[in-house]
Amino acid sequence: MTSLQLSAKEEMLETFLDAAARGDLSQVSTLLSNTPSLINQTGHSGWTALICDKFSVNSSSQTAYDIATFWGHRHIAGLLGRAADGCGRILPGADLHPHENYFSRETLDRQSGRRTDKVWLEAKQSDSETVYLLFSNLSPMVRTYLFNLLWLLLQQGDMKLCLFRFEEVKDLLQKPSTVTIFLGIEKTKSPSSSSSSEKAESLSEPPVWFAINTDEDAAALLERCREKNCSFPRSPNRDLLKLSEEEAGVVAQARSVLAWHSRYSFCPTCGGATKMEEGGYKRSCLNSECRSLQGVHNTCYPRVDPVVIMLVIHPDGNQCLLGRKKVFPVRMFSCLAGFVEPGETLEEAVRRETEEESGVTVGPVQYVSCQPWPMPSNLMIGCLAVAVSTDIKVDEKEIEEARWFPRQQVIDSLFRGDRSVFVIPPRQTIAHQLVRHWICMNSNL
Ligand SMILES: NC(=O)C1=CN([C@@H]2O[C@H](COP(=O)(O)OP(=O)(O)OC[C@H]3O[C@@H](n4cnc5c(N)ncnc54)[C@H](OP(=O)(O)O)[C@@H]3O)[C@@H](O)[C@H]2O)C=CC1
Ligand SMILES: [Mg+2]
Ligand SMILES: [Mg+2]
Ligand SMILES: [Mg+2]
Ligand SMILES: [Zn+2]
Repeated sequence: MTSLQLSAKEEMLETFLDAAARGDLSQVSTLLSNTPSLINQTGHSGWTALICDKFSVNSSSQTAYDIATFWGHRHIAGLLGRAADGCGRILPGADLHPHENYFSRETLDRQSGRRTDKVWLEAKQSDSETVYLLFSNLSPMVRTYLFNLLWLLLQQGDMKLCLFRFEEVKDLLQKPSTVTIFLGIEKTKSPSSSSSSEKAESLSEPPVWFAINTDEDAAALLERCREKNCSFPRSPNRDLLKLSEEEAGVVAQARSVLAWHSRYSFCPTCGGATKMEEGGYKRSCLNSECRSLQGVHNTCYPRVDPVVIMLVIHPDGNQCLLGRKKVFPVRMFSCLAGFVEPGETLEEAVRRETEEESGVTVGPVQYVSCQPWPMPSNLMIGCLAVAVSTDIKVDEKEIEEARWFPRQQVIDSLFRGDRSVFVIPPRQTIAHQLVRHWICMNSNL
């Protein structure tokens, strides 16, 4: 193919993209009927004219559905969301492209059925392919790509987990104080995307992952690593947000389970000694008379603490309620949040916590998405809620200030960063994603 032919083709594609962008239906139809392949071709900007493949993504990893939702084209989002495979018929109105929050990606297949297979677990622990994550004081060993001086400026993806093999940690595994948990096995790639050598490799089982928490001296542990610039981050709330999405998902699982073991060494029912079982997913009391061994023994399993987090919208639809705690960085405001109490629905928890913290009364509540938050084992349940009263009276024990913010100020804080009236939490938090969800819901920009 000559360069002349290539540029003629490119020119036709750009003409086609331009016609689509201008909404020139007649030119789009003419060009398409002559050259149907134009429909999924990408121009210089990385965009196609019409995304006909529902799962194609642009350079920002957005599908056509995401883009339609962002720009408020509800009818188009509705059409794209209607699944050809019939899911839309079974769950009408269901969001078939749920938003994925940070800490939510399932990189490993948890293989819960394998947790009771002691022989398999033991064999995998000493397998040379097995991967170990090393935690000290519930913090994973990580490597950073930049010098320590820039630590605070690190962005998501600038930090990577240090991975170990059995030979490098086998002495730690022998120590009684070390807690070792089974995380799962690496998910296999889909057969269509693998090369023939990859297919041959996939015949053997993919690597199994474990995590260990040890009380060994942290400095001595760091010396075990062949890599440079390794450390155990000190502030999980801030530093664990610098991992990739894949690694954050693994850390969410590992850290919550390890935190549970470090806090539940003894039986909560009788105070007796317990033993770890099922690859770290159960602790059973060694006292055979203990009540915790009868009926539903929910003291034996790792905790998940539900927390509602809500973006409360003003009755005028154009302002939202955000609050700040004393410990927040300067000018930062976030969604209100609170632990769900026993015997309470999510909706009631949203109403109670909003009322307690801000004095605002809430009516309708709608679930949006959730986020595992491994500090130590919360499940953040993100909701939108509509206020029915607007006077603010903060609970000064928990909240320093709460305010109604107009939509435009919220948009500025999302897109203009430091130049805005206030700062919202980083995009790895569900608080940020709820705010963004509200702005995108009916932007009609
Ligand atoms: N990912 C995100 O975007 C966000 C995450 N969060 C997380 O959500 C969590 C809860 O939010 P927060 O506003 O503090 O909650 P609450 O409004 O319920 O208040 C926190 C208080 O509740 C008490 N408490 C602690 N643990 C529990 C528990 N397991 N069950 C019931 N009450 C408890 C403590 O009181 P006392 O100290 O008196 O015992 C604590 O000070 C925090 O851990 C925070 O990190 C919060 C906002 C955003
Ligand atoms: Mg709260
Ligand atoms: Mg509260
Ligand atoms: Mg509370
Ligand atoms: Zn007991």
